[in-house]
Amino acid sequence: MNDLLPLWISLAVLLLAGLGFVGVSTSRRSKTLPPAERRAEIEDARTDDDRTDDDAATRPAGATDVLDLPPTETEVGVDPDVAVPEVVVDVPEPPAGRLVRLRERLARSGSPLGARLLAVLSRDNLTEDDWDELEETLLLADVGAGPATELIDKLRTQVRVQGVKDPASVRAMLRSALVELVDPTLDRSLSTSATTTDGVKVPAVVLVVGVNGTGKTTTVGKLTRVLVADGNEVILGAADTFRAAAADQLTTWGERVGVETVRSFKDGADPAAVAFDAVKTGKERGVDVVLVDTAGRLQNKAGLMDELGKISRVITKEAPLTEVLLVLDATTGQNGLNQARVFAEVAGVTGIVLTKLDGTAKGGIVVAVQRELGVPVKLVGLGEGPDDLAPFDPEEFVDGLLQG
Ligand SMILES: Nc1nc2c(ncn2[C@@H]2O[C@H](COP(=O)(O)OP(=O)(O)OP(=O)(O)O)[C@@H](O)[C@H]2O)c(=O)[nH]1
Repeated sequence: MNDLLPLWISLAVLLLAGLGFVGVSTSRRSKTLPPAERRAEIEDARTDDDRTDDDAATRPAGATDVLDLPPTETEVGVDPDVAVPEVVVDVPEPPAGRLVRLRERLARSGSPLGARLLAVLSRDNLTEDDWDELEETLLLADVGAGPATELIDKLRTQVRVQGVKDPASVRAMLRSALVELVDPTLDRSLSTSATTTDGVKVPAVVLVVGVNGTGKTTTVGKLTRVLVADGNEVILGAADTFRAAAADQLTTWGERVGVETVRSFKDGADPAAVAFDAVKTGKERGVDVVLVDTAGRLQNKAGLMDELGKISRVITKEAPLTEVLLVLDATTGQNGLNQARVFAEVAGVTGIVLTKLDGTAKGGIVVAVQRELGVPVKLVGLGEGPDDLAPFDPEEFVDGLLQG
């Protein structure tokens, strides 16, 4: 019997370890959303009497199909007797302080603008050639002609008047001039609540627009995480009905943080109808924010007017459109600016999301786009990771540019 004692002890240890493992996986499970329950909830919303009666009058043609679920077998695509895997809900990173990642990302994408400016400014007795070099550096970094001249004039005056020499003072002078250029006085907050003209609380509605491939769907996904991390309840509207995979992509982003997506399962469905239903559902659920993704558009003014105009009109039947975010790809530089101008004219843009800032050393586009449109950069994309979207802060941004 004594010979068997070590064996009994080992078995007891294994048993206890097994119980511990079950405990961990149960606590993970308590943070999950079973898809079947979610589906039942959406079905409830769909069969709600309130929807079918009221909507017919106000809803645009085609909208009745939007919340129609596909037949269960095509949605789940597995034997109904087989357990459906549960979706584990992520806890997104807190948004504050994410911009510090910019330093590391800029370092990877080549010599950053700030470092090049510092190198010239630190020379003894700056000559005309040095000032020309500074200006050229700013132009190459997409700062734009007007802001570049403004910055050079300011630095020239300060160097002449103050005779700044030591590296720390040169750095401080450049930092404060760049911060001023990026403009810390602009309101960069995102509205997360709204009220109707009668004072009734409704969700804040954020419409996300831009040309193809700038990162709209990814941005909506990342922004969902930012809003969830800040404690908001969110619903997504997949109004990009042009690219079939966009709604699936968005649904996956939402599921990862327990957020529902209102979408159509019909090819080429009316995007305005999807947007309308997303806002209506958001209102019914009492969420804080409805985020609406749209299809990428070329800068064709007439087409833009029609589609985006229709989307905005139907949204405002349900709730005020609180924010129109224009997604711009930072790597497209001045070309991006031409697109931006057209969007700003037709879509009433209230904020810019500058994506792929990790892929360029030309941080100057932040300044150019704000100047050109008179609209603040509110968020920046810093990579392909789920939490690589940061609220924009001028001081942190300039510190990123000026990394040594
Ligand atoms: N490096 C980097 N890649 C990004 C960033 N934001 C988006 N992307 C990538 O850009 C590509 C296009 O993103 P999407 O979100 O599909 O673009 P979209 O604008 O919705 O595209 P359309 O619907 O076709 O107009 C994807 O590969 C994204 O991972 C970013 O901040 N940094």
